[in-house]
Amino acid sequence: MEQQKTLLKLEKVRKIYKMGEVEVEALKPSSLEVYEGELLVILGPSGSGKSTLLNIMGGMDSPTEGAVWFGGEDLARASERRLTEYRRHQVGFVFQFYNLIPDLTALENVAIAAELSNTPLSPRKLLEQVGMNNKMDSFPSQLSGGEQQRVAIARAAAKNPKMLLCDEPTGSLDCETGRKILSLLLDVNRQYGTTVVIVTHNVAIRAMGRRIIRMSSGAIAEMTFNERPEPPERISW
Ligand SMILES: Nc1ncnc2c1ncn2[C@@H]1O[C@H](COP(=O)(O)OP(=O)(O)OP(=O)(O)O)[C@@H](O)[C@H]1O
Repeated sequence: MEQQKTLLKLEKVRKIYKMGEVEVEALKPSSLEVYEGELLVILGPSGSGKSTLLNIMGGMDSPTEGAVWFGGEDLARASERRLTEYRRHQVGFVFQFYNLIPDLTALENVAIAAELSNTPLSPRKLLEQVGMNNKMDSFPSQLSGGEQQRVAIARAAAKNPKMLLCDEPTGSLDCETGRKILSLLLDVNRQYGTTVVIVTHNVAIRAMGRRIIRMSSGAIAEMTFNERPEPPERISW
């Protein structure tokens, strides 16, 4: 196997949420390396800690214990301001419910993200790539769920981030539309060398990952390698 460069290294990362007197250990001490340009699938049932792990990777949340190395920097000890900068420049987010700005057109939604970046990709070109050339001037309410998710992927990719973090990106979509979305994520991964992390409870999606992590009760229960990942078009659920 070729030598892979580490993009992000999580060391014994643990997360405890406190709700009054009650403590919830959302993530037990977990260690994980994420490599440059890989496509990683994180699988697990509801409540297993997937989103907690993803949020820590994306600098949206800080761990209670442990270190998150990005280059020579420990994000677990970074200031809020530095984390904002990290999210802005290094990470693109794709969520289950798209989170587009309702008052902006598809093109404007993508352009606003591109403006935050020092090395943006062309919003128009990206929207063409995701098959939205005819709907650039539509508002989110005029688009189907699958179309909104296409725009959301173009928006996340527009910053030209090192990493795309996708939380249940096909969660609200039917199988056929979901496959197309997965296919677009794979395109971004291949074309721009962007690391893509897909969090899902949908076990069918494991077939497209080269590396699959299974989470259970707040811990990484298993890591598997897939020598021959399936193209998303062949996945069904
Ligand atoms: N902000 C929070 N405050 C308190 N508890 C939380 C918080 N966020 C998550 N938890 C708890 O931590 C555990 C892990 O949640 P997490 O959202 O990471 O799981 P998940 O695998 O992503 O689940 P789902 O697929 O349902 O989103 C759950 O028991 C959850 O209730």
